Amino acid sequence: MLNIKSLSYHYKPKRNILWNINSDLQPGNIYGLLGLNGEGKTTFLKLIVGMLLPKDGTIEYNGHLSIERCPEYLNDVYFLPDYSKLPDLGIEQFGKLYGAFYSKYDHQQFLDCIKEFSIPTENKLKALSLGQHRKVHLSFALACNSAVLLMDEPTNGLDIPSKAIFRKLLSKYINENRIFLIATHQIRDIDALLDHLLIMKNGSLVLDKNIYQLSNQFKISKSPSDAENALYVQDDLAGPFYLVKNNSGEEAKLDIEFLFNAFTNNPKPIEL
Ligand SMILES: Nc1ncnc2c1ncn2[C@@H]1O[C@H](COP(=O)(O)OP(=O)(O)OP(=O)(O)O)[C@@H](O)[C@H]1O
Repeated sequence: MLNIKSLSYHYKPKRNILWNINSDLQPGNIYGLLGLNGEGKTTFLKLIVGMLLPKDGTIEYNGHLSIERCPEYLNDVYFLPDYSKLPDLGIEQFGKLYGAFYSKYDHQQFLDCIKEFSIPTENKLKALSLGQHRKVHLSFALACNSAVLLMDEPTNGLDIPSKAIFRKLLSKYINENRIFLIATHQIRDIDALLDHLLIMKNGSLVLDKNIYQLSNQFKISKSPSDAENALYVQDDLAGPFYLVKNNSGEEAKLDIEFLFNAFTNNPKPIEL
């Protein structure tokens, strides 16, 4: 379990970016991390991987704290940033050289991912387009087999078919020992795969909940009879949509973009 306790961070004193964040991320789950621009998602991921150190609170995985920056922790947590700038090497050479830093790196898995993305492995990295570069980086990130894989806008630069391949690879390589945490604005690229939703607002988590629980708790309705009890109303071209309590006892189909709007736009906090 990745355990985050009372985590706070600021770049400049008196301007908190993250404030008293608490969360326990469980293996076997794909987490979606959502928030408006500048809410602190990248900062949060950098804190988890240990590139930034908490001003307050702790981040712990498997008995090790992020601030220790010990080999065991760094081997278990891989961070894919929102841009990919890989060294000027051949693809195979890159995998072998950098994979050596990760004890669970699987070179064949790296090559399999590259093949899925239809990139010839004999290529040099500098000869690749932006999107192809990203695919190599994604393949490497997955093949490191770190217990915690943090991805910042992983689908940046991917074309539409490649996004489907990325989804296929995520579902292939998630397992009961791994946590995938994905910060994205492109929620439609991954929404079907998410097990758990984290939504950030004003430096805090306003939602930290399993999707299954959410779909038992809430539903989205178009029925005017639900207007009165709506927790949130969103007007769009097809008319108003209401977020209401789900009392049906059945799982509702939720739209994550709608939920995001409900938890970030609503003047009143939505009770969970
Ligand atoms: N190195 C830095 N020095 C000072 N302030 C920073 C630094 N990096 C980020 N910030 C500020 O911290 C806040 C959070 O930034 P961060 O990049 O974590 O947000 P984000 O949620 O990832 O944003 P986006 O969705 O736009 O990528 C922003 O107000 C940003 O201006």
